[in-house]
Amino acid sequence: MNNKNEPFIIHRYKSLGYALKGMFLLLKTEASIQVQFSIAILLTIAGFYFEISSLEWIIQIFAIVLVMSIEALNTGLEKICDFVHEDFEARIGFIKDIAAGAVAISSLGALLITLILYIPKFI
Ligand SMILES: Nc1ncnc2c1ncn2[C@@H]1O[C@H](COP(=O)(O)OP(=O)(O)OP(=O)(O)O)[C@@H](O)[C@H]1O
Repeated sequence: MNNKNEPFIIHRYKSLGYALKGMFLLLKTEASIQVQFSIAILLTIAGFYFEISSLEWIIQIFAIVLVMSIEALNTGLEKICDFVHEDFEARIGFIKDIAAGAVAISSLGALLITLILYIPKFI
């Protein structure tokens, strides 16, 4: 638990620790993040193999980070939904569906970016 009276730098240091722990928890417990992380590794290998440019690296990294960040927020929202209302409730279903929709939008964008980046390498 953060103590609001502790020095700023200690407070920031602890917050960074919690955030790193969150990243580790996502990778350890969430199947969707594990799949996305595996795809990120494959894309990184592809990036080195095809010697993509600095701009292409930036775009690829941005796409990966966007999808995984939104997936992490979606996971957090799902956990809150399950915590506040475990039973079937249409409004919880709606919240979960639109949060999943955000993941779908970013994933579709990332797929298009991947196709635009790599299709020209094969033709
Ligand atoms: N409590 C609920 N009430 C109504 N509908 C729900 C509820 N929980 C889940 N749903 C419906 O089921 C869908 C899947 O929910 P769930 O929490 O299993 O998400 P998921 O993405 O499949 O989970 P995970 O990421 O753990 O695989 C939701 O998008 C929603 O349509």
